[in-house]
Amino acid sequence: MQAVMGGGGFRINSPCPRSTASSGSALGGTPAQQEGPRTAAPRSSMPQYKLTYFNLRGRAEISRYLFAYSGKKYEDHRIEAADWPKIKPTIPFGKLPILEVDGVIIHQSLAMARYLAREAGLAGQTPVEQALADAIVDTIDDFMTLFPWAEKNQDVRKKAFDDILTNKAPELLKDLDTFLGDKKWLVGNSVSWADFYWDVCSTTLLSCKPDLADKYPRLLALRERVQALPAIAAWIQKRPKSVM
Ligand SMILES: N[C@@H](CCC(=O)N[C@@H](CS)C(=O)NCC(=O)O)C(=O)O
Repeated sequence: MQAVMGGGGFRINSPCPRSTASSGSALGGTPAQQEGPRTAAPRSSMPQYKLTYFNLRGRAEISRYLFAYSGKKYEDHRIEAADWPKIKPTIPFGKLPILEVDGVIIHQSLAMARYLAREAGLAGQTPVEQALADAIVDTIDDFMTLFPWAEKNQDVRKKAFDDILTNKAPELLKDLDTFLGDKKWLVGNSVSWADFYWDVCSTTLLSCKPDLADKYPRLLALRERVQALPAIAAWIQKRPKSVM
């Protein structure tokens, strides 16, 4: 696999990105049966999508939620950690996830997800809602970035995780709960990618500290609403099991 720069950005110079032959599985999303996509591209113009990440939920899961919700087919390409050193030099900017759209490579998980959210009508219904959804996603992401995910020393890692979950998480949760208030969704009157991001990230946080959000039933209920969307429920049911 080799990346080359073209007029439309980086492309992976590899066997056809439309091919599904890879170590990953070709997973098509399930069309949402409820609160379905608000903008649907005609089938004939549907781009070919390939999402590459490790075999984790991690930073790719928000995009997988958006694919599931929109019902768009994509290749969910999961690489083995052992293969990463040889793949890394072929990836523009050397990090995963990346999303290929008809061979054009988009890097940065939130840029990818924002693009998919726009396509699915989940980026916010007005420019102000879009800014608010972005702001919530960035706020949650700022918090997730505090954790030393790559720390190899388990004692150091555990100490840092405990400290963040005990001392820093309450402030975030309080602020998110205030922002949500008694609304059904975080932004506007309909589900957005901000709700998805809360669900994705809080799933990881709760696996580290199950009682983390016990004081915030409204935030927990929001998770339940996201997970009850039929396409998301179906994805959660069928996705590969992983710790993070
Ligand atoms: N801000 C970037 C962070 C990308 C990132 O740090 N990816 C990690 C995995 S979550 C990675 O590729 N690590 C391997 C490496 O840096 O060699 C994003 O959101 O995509």
